[in-house]
Amino acid sequence: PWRGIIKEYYEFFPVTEKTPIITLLEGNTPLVRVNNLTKKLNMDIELYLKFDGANPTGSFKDRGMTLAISKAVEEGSRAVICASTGNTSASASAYAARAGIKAIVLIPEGKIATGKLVQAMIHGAVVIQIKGNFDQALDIVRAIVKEYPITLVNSINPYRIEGQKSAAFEVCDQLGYAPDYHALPVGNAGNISAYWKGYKEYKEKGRITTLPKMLGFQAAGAAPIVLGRPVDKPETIATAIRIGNPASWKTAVQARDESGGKIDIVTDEEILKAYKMIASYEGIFCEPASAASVAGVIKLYNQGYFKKDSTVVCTLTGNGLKDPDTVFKVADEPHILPANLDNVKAFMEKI
Ligand SMILES: Cc1ncc(COP(=O)(O)O)c(/C=C/C(=O)C(=O)O)c1O
Repeated sequence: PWRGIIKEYYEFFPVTEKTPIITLLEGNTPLVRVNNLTKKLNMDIELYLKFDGANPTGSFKDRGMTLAISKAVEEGSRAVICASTGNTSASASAYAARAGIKAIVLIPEGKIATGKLVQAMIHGAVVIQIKGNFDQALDIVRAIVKEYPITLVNSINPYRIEGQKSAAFEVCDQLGYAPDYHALPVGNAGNISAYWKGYKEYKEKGRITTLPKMLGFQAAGAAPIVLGRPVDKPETIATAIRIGNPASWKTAVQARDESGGKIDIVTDEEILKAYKMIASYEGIFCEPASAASVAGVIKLYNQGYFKKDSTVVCTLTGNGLKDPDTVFKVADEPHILPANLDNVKAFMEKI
């Protein structure tokens, strides 16, 4: 049975027998072949979805958190802290609870999906809502860890990137080879950096013989890397990537350039369209930010970017259940009918 990513990819991680393994058996998430969406859109590529919303706390953050929290405990830490748009704080809260240490999370007031907020609350974290955005919260957390003996677990913490590499390993193990392209949303830019590191390490070890081109996608209203400058007031319905000054900017640009890939933008409209199609055509419910990967691939496909029959993997970074409110903005309302057979039959006739 699956033992969690540290045990499964032990040789790739900075751990020793002295490292306690704090795990919720994260990883081993589905890599699902897209059938209907590519047919409906006449896309002649082999498209796969890496559904990382199937992780224990519902996002890819668990991959980095298992290692960051394990290493924090090894170093004798009694408390961890992070700024978050929601998934990092949800994951840090769960893994800290698992480890029996304290979590303090700073999240942007009013701009966090409900599911993510309740996770931090129920796991017993100290939840602080900052009257500002993620970037301001991250600046505060960076200052705090300079003065207090608390471990920072944002993706500035190298162990987060190390753990997140595991997704690239899994994609290669599941496909049997590396894809031609790997697409994913870009917010604080840790994940695109981690995937590229993972693919390169897998190639170094001879597990794969080719490397994918990395394709990162930012929301049009929160696209500092694409614009080439920080965005002061980032805005997007995809609140997970509502970030104006990514902490891993440099390594994300390195991943783009070394791989010969791209970092591009997608509008909220393109994101929501993809968000609905992934759920209604393929049966996978991801959160809005995650759909930026598929929205970006559709955009590039329509620009003739992909060679015919290319293998393209899109990471769906978070579970749609995190952000139920957004569904009401995009899906048809349920029909309310009296509890009698004739009314329902009459209604069925009209479907
Ligand atoms: C669903 C989802 N999709 C994509 C991203 C972007 O990944 P990065 O580019 O590695 O930041 C995030 C990021 C969330 C946080 O940054 C946080 O939780 O603080 C996310 O939750």
